[in-house]
Amino acid sequence: MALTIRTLTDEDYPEFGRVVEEAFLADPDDSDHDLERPLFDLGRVHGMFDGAEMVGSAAVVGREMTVPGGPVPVATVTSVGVKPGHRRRGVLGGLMRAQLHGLHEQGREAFAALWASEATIYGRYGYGLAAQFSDLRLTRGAAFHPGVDVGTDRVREVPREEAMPVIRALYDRVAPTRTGFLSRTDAEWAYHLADGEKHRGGLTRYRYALHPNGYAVYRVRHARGDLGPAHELNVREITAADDRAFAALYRYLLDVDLVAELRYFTGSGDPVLHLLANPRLARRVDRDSLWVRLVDLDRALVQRRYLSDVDVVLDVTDGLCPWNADRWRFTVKSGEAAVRRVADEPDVVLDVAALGAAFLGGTRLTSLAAAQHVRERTPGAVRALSHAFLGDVEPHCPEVF
Ligand SMILES: CC(=O)SCCNC(=O)CCNC(=O)[C@H](O)C(C)(C)COP(=O)(O)OP(=O)(O)OC[C@H]1O[C@@H](n2cnc3c(N)ncnc32)[C@H](O)[C@@H]1OP(=O)(O)O
Repeated sequence: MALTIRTLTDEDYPEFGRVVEEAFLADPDDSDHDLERPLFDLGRVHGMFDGAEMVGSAAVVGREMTVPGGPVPVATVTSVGVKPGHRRRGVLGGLMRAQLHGLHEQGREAFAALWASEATIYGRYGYGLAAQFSDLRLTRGAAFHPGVDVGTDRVREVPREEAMPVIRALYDRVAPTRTGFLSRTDAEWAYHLADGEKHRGGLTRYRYALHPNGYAVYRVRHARGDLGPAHELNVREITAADDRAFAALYRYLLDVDLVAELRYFTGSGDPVLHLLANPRLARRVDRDSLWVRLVDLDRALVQRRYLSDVDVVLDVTDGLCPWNADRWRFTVKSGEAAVRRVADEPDVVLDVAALGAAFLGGTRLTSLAAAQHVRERTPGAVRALSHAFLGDVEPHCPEVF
């Protein structure tokens, strides 16, 4: 039976759910229907069908992501899955092609971003590794360096109903200034901070710690050691509008009684390392977080700001989106980029995935050149380009979508 592909309708939702469950080896469970259903516009979800049976899916959810310079529309890609028994015969390849071509035709979001379940999947579709997260563990009581000012404002814990309006207002204030942060609708907040028993994984309910200029949300995993309680304080999110609030919130969390260790899936560039008197007390394991794909490179590259002036010709390859595969003159003046097709000799040869990797300002093009993803034709061109792309902060997306 030939495979066919189409975007879904509301009636397809239950089957879409089943495809995703089967793909992720989860048992059937629609208890989160009310949390998950509002996240999707089915017209932006592709399904692959074998006859009448849906065997694969890939969804786009339109949001805003902060890039160097501010928030811009992004196609967040999620719920990608192919049923076991239908794999390795091109279903995902077909879905990725249809999704990217659809995004190009719609002309809304100029780039796409995703978290990959396995890091080997998306490079072939032009996604580049743009950000990393740290699985960070900090010892309770870890001291700060002597110059740290935590201010005099108290951190207090309040019930969820009281906390939510405050943390939403703080998040909305901070997110546009933090590369990698996403806009959040009511439905996205509800999903992100879902706190039913099945979401807790054996930990406590969320606790909400508020500071006038920031907040922290955490759970506790109970444990006992030789000396008594040795709980793990599991941070969901620390968001601070200024440096004192950031230090005060970390100080608060590091000093919670009965806790042995703080654990936080945070950005790989989390500045907490530099707050510590002994940075070795921060034990970290880094892994890929955001993968970024430029849908229309000329529209995407002008949406962010750059660190330094540059004028180079890029020879870009793109196996999936032929409209990107061309020579482009990329010019930055005073932070703003201009991009146009040219026939000139290239200074730098690279795949669209390398531009996606560098897009948020966290992955250096010089590193990609050292790893042979980028080739230099004009001496010095990669260094100049790499510098222009650098961001002020390491990109970090505080939620897996
Ligand atoms: C954003 C997100 O939602 S991430 C979640 C992704 N989904 C999952 O991990 C759920 C479990 N896995 C699956 O559902 C499937 O294995 C998928 C979606 C990853 C791949 O689907 P398939 O239809 O088997 O992929 P398809 O046949 O199109 O393979 C395309 C290529 O990718 C390769 N590939 C696919 N999956 C993987 C993988 N997990 N690891 C390594 N290579 C892979 C294939 O070998 C193939 O390579 P080739 O073109 O050189 O032959």
